[in-house]
Amino acid sequence: MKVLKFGGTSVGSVESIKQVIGILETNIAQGQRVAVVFSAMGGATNRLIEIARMATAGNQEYFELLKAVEERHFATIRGLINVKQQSSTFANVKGLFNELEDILRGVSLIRELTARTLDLIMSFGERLSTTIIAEVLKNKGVNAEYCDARKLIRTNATFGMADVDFDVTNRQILEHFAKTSALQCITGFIASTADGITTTLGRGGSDYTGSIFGSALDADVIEIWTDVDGMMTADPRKVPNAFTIPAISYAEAMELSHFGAKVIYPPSLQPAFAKNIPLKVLNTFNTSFEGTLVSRSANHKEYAITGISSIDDMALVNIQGSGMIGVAGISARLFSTLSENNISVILISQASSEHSICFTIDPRNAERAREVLEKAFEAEMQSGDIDSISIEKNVSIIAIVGEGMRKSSGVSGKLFSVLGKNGINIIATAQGSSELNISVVISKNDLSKALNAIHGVFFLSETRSLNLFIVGVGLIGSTLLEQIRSQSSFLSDEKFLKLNIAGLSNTRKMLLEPGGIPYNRWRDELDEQGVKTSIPAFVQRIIELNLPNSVFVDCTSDKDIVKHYETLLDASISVVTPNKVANSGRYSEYQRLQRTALQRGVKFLYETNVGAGLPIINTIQGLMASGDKFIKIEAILSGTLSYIFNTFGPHVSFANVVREAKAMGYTEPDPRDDLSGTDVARKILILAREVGVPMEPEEVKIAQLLPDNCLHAPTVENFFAELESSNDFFENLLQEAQAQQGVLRYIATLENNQATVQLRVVNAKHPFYNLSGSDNIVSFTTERYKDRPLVVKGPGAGAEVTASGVFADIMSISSYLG
Ligand SMILES: NC(=O)c1ccc[n+]([C@@H]2O[C@H](COP(=O)([O-])OP(=O)(O)OC[C@H]3O[C@@H](n4cnc5c(N)ncnc54)[C@H](O)[C@@H]3O)[C@@H](O)[C@H]2O)c1
Ligand SMILES: N[C@@H](CCO)C(=O)O
Ligand code: NA
Repeated sequence: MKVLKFGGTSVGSVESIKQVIGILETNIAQGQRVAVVFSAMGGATNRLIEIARMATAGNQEYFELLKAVEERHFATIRGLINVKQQSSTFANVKGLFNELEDILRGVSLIRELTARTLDLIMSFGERLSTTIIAEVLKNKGVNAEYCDARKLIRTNATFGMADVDFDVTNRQILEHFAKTSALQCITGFIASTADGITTTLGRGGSDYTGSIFGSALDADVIEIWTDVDGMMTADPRKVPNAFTIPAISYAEAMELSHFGAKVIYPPSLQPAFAKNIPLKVLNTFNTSFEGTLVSRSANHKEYAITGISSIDDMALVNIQGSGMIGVAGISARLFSTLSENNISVILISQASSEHSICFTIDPRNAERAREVLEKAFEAEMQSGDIDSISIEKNVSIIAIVGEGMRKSSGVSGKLFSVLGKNGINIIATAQGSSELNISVVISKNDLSKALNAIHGVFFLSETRSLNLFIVGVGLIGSTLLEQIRSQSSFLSDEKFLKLNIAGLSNTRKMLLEPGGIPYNRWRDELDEQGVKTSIPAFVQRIIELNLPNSVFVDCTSDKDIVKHYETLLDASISVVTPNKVANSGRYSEYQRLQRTALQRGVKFLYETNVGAGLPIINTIQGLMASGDKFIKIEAILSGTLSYIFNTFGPHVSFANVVREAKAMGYTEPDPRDDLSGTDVARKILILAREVGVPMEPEEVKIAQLLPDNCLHAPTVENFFAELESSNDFFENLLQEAQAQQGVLRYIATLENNQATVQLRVVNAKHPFYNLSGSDNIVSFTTERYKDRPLVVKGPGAGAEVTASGVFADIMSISSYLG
């Protein structure tokens, strides 16, 4: 025996009822004995309640609405039963509507709607849908029978949510089924008292009906047919990556359902659970899908948790005071006061200091809760033992649920850490000793971000997203986008990571697209859909979007953009940048950014500030963290100047070599920054700060390489003209070097807290002699690397190596986020 239950959407239209009939016919064809429970047509119960309320209020328009409900049912009959055989069904259904009309007329006359009458009115929903479907089945030659559950399910007289008397009910069901072999079409949701008064089983009660029949009949399985693909790991409307849970235990299903996963009505699991009858949640509109199996064992071993659920709107009440410490009975009084006032408490948390107790309730009860508590604790509040009762609205609860938590450590650590890394403040938390559920209370504003971030870390085989906001799509920015594009399938296949381009901006236009700007048409998309660039507005929007795992990537050399880093970091958004401006301004600014990132638990990464993709900053940070001390840094830090001195010779003009360096993508957006030594000075300054010297920019001593006329050229064009006219000057430098059998090297040094940058001639014995192309070289002398320095050498400028350094920083944020 199998008991099937079809929900409101499944019986909500002619088309969906055809699906239902198909499912039933398949079962019958397989020789399966089945009983089937139906809900009212989707939306009908709410409509009936509305009509009843209107009638009670004397609003005669209820009649129109009633006629519309009637017409909907008639249309269903016309759509499903052929004309010749419709009349008896019409007669039955019309009879039910006449009865309902009489009741409503009575209600509108006496202007009173009792819970008992409302139950009777609501019962028509299931009686109507079930009558029609039973007739449709008979019409198709199925030996089917309408079964009014009011004759079989016995309850007490708690209208609206009656308690089932299982002894009587089970007996009546068994007796009934012994008498008949016809397919029983059972009305869900409704029952009756010993006196035959109609009752209902509470919202979602049709599931309960299914479970009651299934357990009475010792069914092999109870199938709950609904309009979604089973129970999902999270609400798919909030978490697009949610997926169906193939198997779940009764206890887990219960926990998830309590917390808003509306797929199964929690009490309905109880009878099935008691008899260990498996329950299957299936989709009427996707019959081939496996759905979710609810049984005693959750053989869903892949993940540490089974699902995540949430309640969007909660109010958090906090009651605190020093007089509460060690005083027995405060919480007893607190919760009995709430219970006497019918205020249901969802989550409770008390710190072991006993200084405060907080709990969450429905926000609609918040003010009433305050009133009754202030009254109950009036004396304590007057004496100062309790200081205050505060209520915080706009909070949400998220619960992670799973039997797997019992066996694995680190689940709560993972939960708290992902929330922390996304800058989500946990206001309160609770874990039951069953270890089946860990709940956190957070601000409602963070709900979607939190759900997605939590889902991402716990369900690892699913693709996680890093949301990138990239400003500046010049050489480095566009190369980065290309590298991301060409690596995207590897990242999603092997690392389950999607780098989502959630925002882009150039100097003209900006575009925010939380769903992701396509990699291969970002240029067109930015051009066509972008709006006029405003960096403050861009930053503001990023913060408002509040997406999980957000990273701001600045690929400009702009001075104004860096002013927003602190705001971004403060909003728990990581920053990655090759732009050196932020780190080479005032020391206090550099320090503030470092501190903010640390406080907010996000990353501020700028490996490409020095030596492009070469691991220079990371090397220093590693040595510093492990306690090494820096004695001296000597370095060639300009890819541009390195290229120039490696290429300049008797047969090429100096200006042309600079032009080549620019064309190769080595120079700064303004090449004067390279030639004037500014770029190198910024880099040695940054290195000084990284090794712990609080240096200011003006303290770096720069020995000028350029003659004055070049140095003071007002425009880039003008600059090249001056370089042309100064060719002899550079020729002379070269000849002097050659006379000493050396080469020209622009060397930065940091020693004894002093930074200098100067042009030097080095001979073949010097480690900096053999360089080619845009090579940088950095030699670190430290306490541990004293006799022979640690040397990092390689191309230190250019689009590919710089973009890949930025990319590596982005990837390290992704691993940090887990
Ligand atoms: N080229 C290299 O080898 C290299 C190496 C390391 C670091 N960097 C750094 O990378 C950054 C970018 O260098 P690049 O070579 O790509 O320069 P680029 O001139 O090609 O690109 C910079 C882009 O930023 C845009 N931009 C400037 N201000 C902007 C604003 N306010 N809003 C939006 N867009 C803006 C510009 O229009 C330009 O397209 C610089 O800070 C540079 O110092 C470059
Ligand atoms: N313009 C810089 C780019 C790398 O920071 C250089 O030439 O070294
Ligand atoms: Na680097």
